[in-house]
Amino acid sequence: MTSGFVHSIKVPRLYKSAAKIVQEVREKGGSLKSLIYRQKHPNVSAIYSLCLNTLQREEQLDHLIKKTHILVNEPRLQPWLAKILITELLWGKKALKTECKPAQTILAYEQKFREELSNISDIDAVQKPHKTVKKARYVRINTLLVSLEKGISYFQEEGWSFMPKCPSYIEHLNVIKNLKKPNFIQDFHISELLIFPPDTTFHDHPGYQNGEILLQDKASCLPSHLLNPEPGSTVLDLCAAPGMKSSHLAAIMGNKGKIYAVEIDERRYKTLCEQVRITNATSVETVNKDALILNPNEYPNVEYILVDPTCSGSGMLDRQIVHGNEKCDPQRLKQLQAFQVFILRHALLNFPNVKRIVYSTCSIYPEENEQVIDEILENVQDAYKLSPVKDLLNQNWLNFSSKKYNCSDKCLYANSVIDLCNGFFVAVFERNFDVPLPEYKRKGNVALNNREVEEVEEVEALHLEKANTTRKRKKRGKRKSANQGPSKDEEKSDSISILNVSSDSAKIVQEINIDNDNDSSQNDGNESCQNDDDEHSEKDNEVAIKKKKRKIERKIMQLPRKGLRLSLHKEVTLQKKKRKTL
Ligand SMILES: C[S@@+](CC[C@H](N)C(=O)[O-])C[C@H]1O[C@@H](n2cnc3c(N)ncnc32)[C@H](O)[C@@H]1O
Repeated sequence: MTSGFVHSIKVPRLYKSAAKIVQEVREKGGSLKSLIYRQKHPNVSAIYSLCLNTLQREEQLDHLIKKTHILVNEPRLQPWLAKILITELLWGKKALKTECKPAQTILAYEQKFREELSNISDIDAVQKPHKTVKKARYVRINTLLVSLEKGISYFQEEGWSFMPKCPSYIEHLNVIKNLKKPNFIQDFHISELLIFPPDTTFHDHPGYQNGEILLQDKASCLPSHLLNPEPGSTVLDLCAAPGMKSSHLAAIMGNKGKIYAVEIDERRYKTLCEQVRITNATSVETVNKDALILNPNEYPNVEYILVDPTCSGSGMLDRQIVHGNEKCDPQRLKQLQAFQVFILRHALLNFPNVKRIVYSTCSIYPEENEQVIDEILENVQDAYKLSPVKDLLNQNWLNFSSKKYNCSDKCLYANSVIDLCNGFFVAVFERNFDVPLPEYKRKGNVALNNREVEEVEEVEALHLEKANTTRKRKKRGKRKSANQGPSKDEEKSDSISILNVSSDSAKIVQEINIDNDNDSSQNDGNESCQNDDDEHSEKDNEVAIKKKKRKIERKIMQLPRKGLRLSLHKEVTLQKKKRKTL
């Protein structure tokens, strides 16, 4: 007999799907949002809040289950379904309107659950402080479809009460902390943003359905607010889907001017197009391309750029609830950082008329924030300066980047506990037109800066030297034994490529390793006759080459996608060929 109940009344799909999803999140580490979308459940918002609530309450649920012995007494009750049903009963709809057996079992324990709950109500507040953060509900009025005044009055007509604006940011935060239904308030910094008490849902609101209101967290509104493009200007949004910031930019500019919204991913590109359509962001032109291969000549008038690249998402409160304080895999963090540096540098150095660039992430890791900015500051020299965000926000902000980095405290951090929104990072670069842009060579579809090109050239030169020495040695070897052909290793040494990569990314690592092995195995018996100078310079070269190779290989392996690694390889090969023809 299979496990689980045999009963005639089916468990409602919502509960069954939710149980499956939370189980997968916990046991396989799946992403909550992707799992929900994969289930294709008709009521996404209901299933999302039920799953999130369950994951958030897990400690309490485990405690209740243990104390009441429900799973011991009811061995057929599926544990994840039990958690979902208890959540719904105690913190969700506070009722289980189904006759199915698992729900009836949970209902039979309701009294016991409530008794236990009264003893442990503060358990997660004590043990996991991040769980106590109650995110306010942020609603951005889409001023492309409805004026702010009308938007506010619509909510008032629905029974909401509009609170007066606070004189300081700290007072504003105190009001949000204690915000209760039916009150709502305008955001302190972003006028088109309204704030409602936590747990307010607007997913079924007609204004949300028709694009008049957007459920956009404050943190995600800050980048466009700080980029603040003038109406009539040209803007590039390099990582655009799902299009929240593109549509916000269009609203800030009153649909006057042009916003190129670039998105590489085809599926996300479709969402972007839909977002642009529903929000009436007519000034947005969507581009389904890799932002790294955009030809700047095709966008000569760009004055503002938003770089909001893929990141770890470590600042997102929902993610923190699901994954706790679990740190992102260091290897992935490295790859993300390499990509973030790459795309930001591309934006800063390739568009000659750009005045302001905003870089943002929903990450709270310095690896994706301060460290990226510091590396970029080195590259751009004085052609750009960081605008202190504190000044841009009239001293009304509390959290900034760390002073231990070169960017110092000029960038903004949104801290979920203090600012009551998602964790976020924003840096604002202003162009200094008195200083020319550092020369930046674009090759193929990969952009190398001068320093990188020089490094590649140096390594190439060292290799040529090495190959020549080997050739000399081979000749000497040939003279010594005229009938003896070159060894396989010697043949290979002539054609050693510092980046002997093939079309398979796994092979990249493998071949680099093979090359390293070959390098170190070259001092075979044939070389014993070489003079000391040769031996010395050979060894020096060898060490220098290996050092350089490792540095460049590391750089290449940090590139997030195989395509980039391959194009960099192509670039190096091209340079080699050129040198040979010369
Ligand atoms: C953090 S999301 C952007 C969110 C978006 N700015 C918004 O507010 O709705 C990053 C996006 O960048 C896209 N992306 C990543 N690499 C890209 C590239 N090379 N070119 C263009 N888009 C890219 C990802 O597919 C993803 O949709």
